[in-house]
Amino acid sequence: MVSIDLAAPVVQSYLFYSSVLALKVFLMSALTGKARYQRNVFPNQEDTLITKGKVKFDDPEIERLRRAHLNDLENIPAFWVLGALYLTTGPSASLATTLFRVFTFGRITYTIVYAIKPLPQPTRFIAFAIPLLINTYMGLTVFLTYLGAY
Ligand SMILES: N[C@@H](CCC(=O)N[C@@H](CS)C(=O)NCC(=O)O)C(=O)O
Repeated sequence: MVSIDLAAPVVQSYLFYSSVLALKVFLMSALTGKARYQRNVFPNQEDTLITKGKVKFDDPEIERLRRAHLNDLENIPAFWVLGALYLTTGPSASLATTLFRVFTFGRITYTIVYAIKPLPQPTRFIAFAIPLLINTYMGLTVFLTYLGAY
C-alpha cells in the first residue's frame, strides 16, 4: 500500500503544474472571447444582438483558437488523471517533477506556436508530441505497476 504525503515536494509540484495547466485552458476561452469581440463574429444569433455582429463558423483566427483549445482538452485532462495515478507508483521525485515541468512547458509552447504566434511545422508537432510521450510514459508506468493486481 503506497501512502501519498500531500506535503511532499513532488506532490506539490504536481498540484502546482496542474493549476498552471487549468489556468492555461481557461486562457483559451478568454482569447477566443476576445477574438470574437474584435472580429464581431459569434456562434449564436442571440450573441450578435448587442454588437450587431455576424454568426460565422469559418473565421480562420477563431477556428485556430478553437482547435488549440480542443487539443488542450484532448491532452491536459489525461495529464491530471495520469499524473495523479503516476504519483501512486512511487516514482523518483526528480524524474516526476521534470515530467510535470516539461509537460506544462510543452503545452504552453503548443498554445503559443498554434494560436498566438503560428510557426511552421514541425514546431507544433514537437510541442504536441513531447507532452503526449510524457502522458504515454506515465500511463504505461501506472498500467504496468498495477497489472499484477488482477
Ligand atoms: N485531434 C487531433 C489529433 C492529432 C493531433 O493532436 N495532432 C497535433 C500535432 S500535428 C495537432 O496539433 N493537431 C491539430 C489540432 O488538433 O488542431 C487532430 O485532429 O489533429
